[in-house]
Amino acid sequence: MSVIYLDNNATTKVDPLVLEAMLPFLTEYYGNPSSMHTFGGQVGKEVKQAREQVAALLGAEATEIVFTSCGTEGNNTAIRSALAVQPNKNHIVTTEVEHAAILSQCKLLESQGYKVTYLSVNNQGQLDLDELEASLTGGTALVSIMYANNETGVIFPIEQIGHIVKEKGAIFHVDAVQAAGKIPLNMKNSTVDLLTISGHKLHAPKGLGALYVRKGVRFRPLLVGGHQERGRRAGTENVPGIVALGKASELALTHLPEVKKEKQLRDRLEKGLLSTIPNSQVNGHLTQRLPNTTNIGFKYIEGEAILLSLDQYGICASSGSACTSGSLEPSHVLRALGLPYSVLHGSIRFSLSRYTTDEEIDRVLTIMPQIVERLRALSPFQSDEESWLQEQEKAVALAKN
Ligand SMILES: Cc1ncc(COP(=O)(O)O)c(C=O)c1O
Ligand code: FES
Repeated sequence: MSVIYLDNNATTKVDPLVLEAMLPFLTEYYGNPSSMHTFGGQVGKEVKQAREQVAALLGAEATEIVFTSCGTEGNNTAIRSALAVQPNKNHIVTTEVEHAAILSQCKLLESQGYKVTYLSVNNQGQLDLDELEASLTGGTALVSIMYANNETGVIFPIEQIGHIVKEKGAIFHVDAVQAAGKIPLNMKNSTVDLLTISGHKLHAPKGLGALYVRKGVRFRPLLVGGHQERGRRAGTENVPGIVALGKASELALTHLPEVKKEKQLRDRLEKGLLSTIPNSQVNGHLTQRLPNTTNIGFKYIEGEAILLSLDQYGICASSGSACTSGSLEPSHVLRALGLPYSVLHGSIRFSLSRYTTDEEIDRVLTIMPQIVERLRALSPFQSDEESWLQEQEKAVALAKN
């Protein structure tokens, strides 16, 4: 059975050109880029080129790029660095809808005495900039806000936010893991100080990332040791990975104009599902959104049941809920939007890529209404919100005991 992969916000297929670019560095060119000899030096040149390719994607300078092992490392480094260079400040501002790579670090910092403000979002997943402004104090070391949300695709107005942050003199970090390659980014004349990207969301392999560090912004490395990355990230460089990230960034830039096609497919999928499936709704703002993502709530059924049914047809999507990990709590992002429980539990994210085809969308449009109809027929509640809720609450209470 062929797979229809609509889970590209989770991870992406490696572009064959990326694989081709990295392979020689896993075989014959195994030198250490820091070595004095020509054999190592030629590898160093490729690392330099990759740095320029990543910089081009971000509209940055090559010297502002630090290679990391993943988006999580970039995010952790940014937060820890901003605190380390401002030891007299102990406040962080972030949002309720960040990725765990930010939220878990913030929770840890709270347990170590730091103060964290988690900004709320409205029912379309948008921030209130007045709330942001009111949260900032002279003691705010860092504001860390994602460019675009991984679950809903909602995009935050980063430059507007940045102007507010800069007025208060805090460091501004942006998790752009989901934005890079999907919308244009330009760090030149930007208010962003630090920005994270991750390779595996960009058609490069997993376990690669980069942190943009604006020239002049004070920085403290997370990993200390050798002098690699000009002292900003110790550890012998993952040369094949860095070359892959460089190539993937170059390709992402050339494919950016084609994102329009992905958006058309996404819109067709969304409109088709909403028009054929009653009691369904899009979660998150309709236009301030990544072109490849749609998160749809199908009321009165379980997201996991939909995913399992889709899986039988080889269709990969995801739900934000953590049911599979033994918790019945639905996604923290959708909860932050204040959606009713009947929507929260039946929400599915479809995320497309440049490899998504018209035929694949047609197939999902044929299959999804059948799945939802079948599951709803099995559900004793169908459109009875009250009893459905009671049943859910019982299940949650049972799971907690
Ligand atoms: C918004 C966001 N930030 C950070 C990450 C973490 O990136 P990585 O998997 O490379 O550590 C992800 C990946 O799911 C993400 O979606
Ligand atoms: S989606 Fe599984 S309990 Fe709600």
